[in-house]
Amino acid sequence: MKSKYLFWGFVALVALSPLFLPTYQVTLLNYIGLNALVVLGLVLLTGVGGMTSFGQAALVGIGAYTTAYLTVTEQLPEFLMWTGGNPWMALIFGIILTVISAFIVGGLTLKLSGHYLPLGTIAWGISLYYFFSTIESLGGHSGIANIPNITVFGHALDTNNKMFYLIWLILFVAMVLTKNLLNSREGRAIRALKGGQVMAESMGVNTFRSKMVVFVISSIFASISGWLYAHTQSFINPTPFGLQMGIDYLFMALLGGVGSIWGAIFGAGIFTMMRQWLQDLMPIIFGNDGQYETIVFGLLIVLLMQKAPSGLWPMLVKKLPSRFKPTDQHTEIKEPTFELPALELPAQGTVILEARNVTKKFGGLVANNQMNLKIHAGEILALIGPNGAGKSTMFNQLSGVDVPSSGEVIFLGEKINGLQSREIAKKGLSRTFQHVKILPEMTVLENVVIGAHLRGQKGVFSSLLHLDRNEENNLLNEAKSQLERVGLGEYLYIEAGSLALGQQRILEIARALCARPSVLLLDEPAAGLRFKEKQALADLLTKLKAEGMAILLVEHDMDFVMNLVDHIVVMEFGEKIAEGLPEDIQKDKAVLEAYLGGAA
Ligand SMILES: Nc1ncnc2c1ncn2[C@@H]1O[C@H](COP(=O)(O)OP(=O)(O)OP(=O)(O)O)[C@@H](O)[C@H]1O
Repeated sequence: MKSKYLFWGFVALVALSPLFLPTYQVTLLNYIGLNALVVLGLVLLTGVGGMTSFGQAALVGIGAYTTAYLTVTEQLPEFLMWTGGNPWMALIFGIILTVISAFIVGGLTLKLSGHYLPLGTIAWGISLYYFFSTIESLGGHSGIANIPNITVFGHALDTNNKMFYLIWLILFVAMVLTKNLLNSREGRAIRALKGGQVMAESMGVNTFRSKMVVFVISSIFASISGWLYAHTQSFINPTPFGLQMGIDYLFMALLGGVGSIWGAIFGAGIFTMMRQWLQDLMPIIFGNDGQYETIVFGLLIVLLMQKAPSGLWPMLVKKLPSRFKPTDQHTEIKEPTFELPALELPAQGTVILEARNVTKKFGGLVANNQMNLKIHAGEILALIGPNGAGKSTMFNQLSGVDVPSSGEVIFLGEKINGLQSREIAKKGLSRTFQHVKILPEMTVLENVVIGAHLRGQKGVFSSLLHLDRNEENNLLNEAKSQLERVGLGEYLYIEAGSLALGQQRILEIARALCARPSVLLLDEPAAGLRFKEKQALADLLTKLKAEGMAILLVEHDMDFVMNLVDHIVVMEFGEKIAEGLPEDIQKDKAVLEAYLGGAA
């Protein structure tokens, strides 16, 4: 079944439910919708972006308190008069305030990694909670009452049934926007965050910006949920915006399946209903002494998470009869409509990349010592040497993944050491990695199109509103043709993680080629390939060289190297010990001794 039919079927079911459900269940659905909106933000932030946040409840609080303050306070300060006590104006102001807060909080916390990021979110979650409780004009612990109804075209949404439609309408719009974002250039950059930042940055993604985008969007969702909550309840106090609720939102996301949009709705639904049922049921069984519902609830959550560690939604989808499963998970690729921008390749023979006396020290260990090498357009240069010689370190210095301790890296006459790897990628350098860096749960095509990131321009707004169709189609076309070129054309829609390791290396080459680079850095491209695959790879590299690309490769397979490359640099203990044509290197005494152990 087409996913849009599933979506519209669900919309219709939700739209009709107030007609046959009692009011208290509609109220429950309102809370599910409010929670789902926050959890949808967590799907983006945690499930897709890989950033765990315990602080979302505080952002809900910003939306709720802003509207409560602006719509209840009789004498607003001069600079807020324009809001006129109108809930819609308060929504706009709440979003502005949320975006500003997200930039400040995000700027301080998103650079943290590991355990420090969740700890950071706990810190600001607690700070904002105490802020709400201590500010007098926000009502302190007693909160703010008499929050007016929202009016739509002069019609007051003064019942739970009326608020229901606004809550779910906003949730559905947020779902569509989220889906659009995830299937876009910006969305892939966000999804790439989870696979580590080195790869994404090397493909030209500004990972801090991507983190900020996802943080701001998830904050806006939370803030709008707060706005809706305040007008649904007509009363607020700090309790629902504390750390406990921040943890609950995370539970909802994990319970439903933090990686999917539907998981957010499902998790919020199950969590909210389960808690309500237990609150009704437990006192009947155990009486009113003790909070047994909390204990049973905790146990149930732990149990469910053990049974379905990736969430209940993915488990449910697996069990669904096939006619209910979405059949159109992949965007159809149409004929390209325009040529994507590409850098022009420098003339054959031009020195594109040069290392001048590059030294890299790790504490007392000198991994690269006074290294010099040059790579010309239309040339394949191999960097060889025994294990631990410093080849990968050299790669990292050349591509901006690391910064040399001294010396210079020159790209087309310009010094580039110290530049971020995404800046170097912009100049026309693309690379693969010794330990493959792919996103195993994304399709082969989605992985490869990340390589074309810099050749697209459409930003967040175009992505959210799906105004990027043309460019997106052209980017996918580019990825598809590069995959066909490297011989992976039949695997476009399978999960990249299910490819053999050798094929994953080839996928990385296709990804690097999507950037249309002038220099290609390949770290052990032939490792894990069978004889025929190696031959195909050698043919491809020879063709790229003939087109004028400069290729630098690190490789241990000497047959592959000697029959393919134009020039070889040999390293041992971080130093260059020889340089020359393959036939000369094969006879070089120092090389035979050091690299081939003198046996050849
Ligand atoms: N980040 C790091 N911190 C400390 N030492 C490092 C780091 N990266 C590399 N080294 C050390 O630098 C030396 C060179 O390592 P490098 O990985 O560059 O060698 P290589 O020639 O690529 O080896 P291989 O062929 O086995 O991949 C090694 O002794 C390695 O342990």
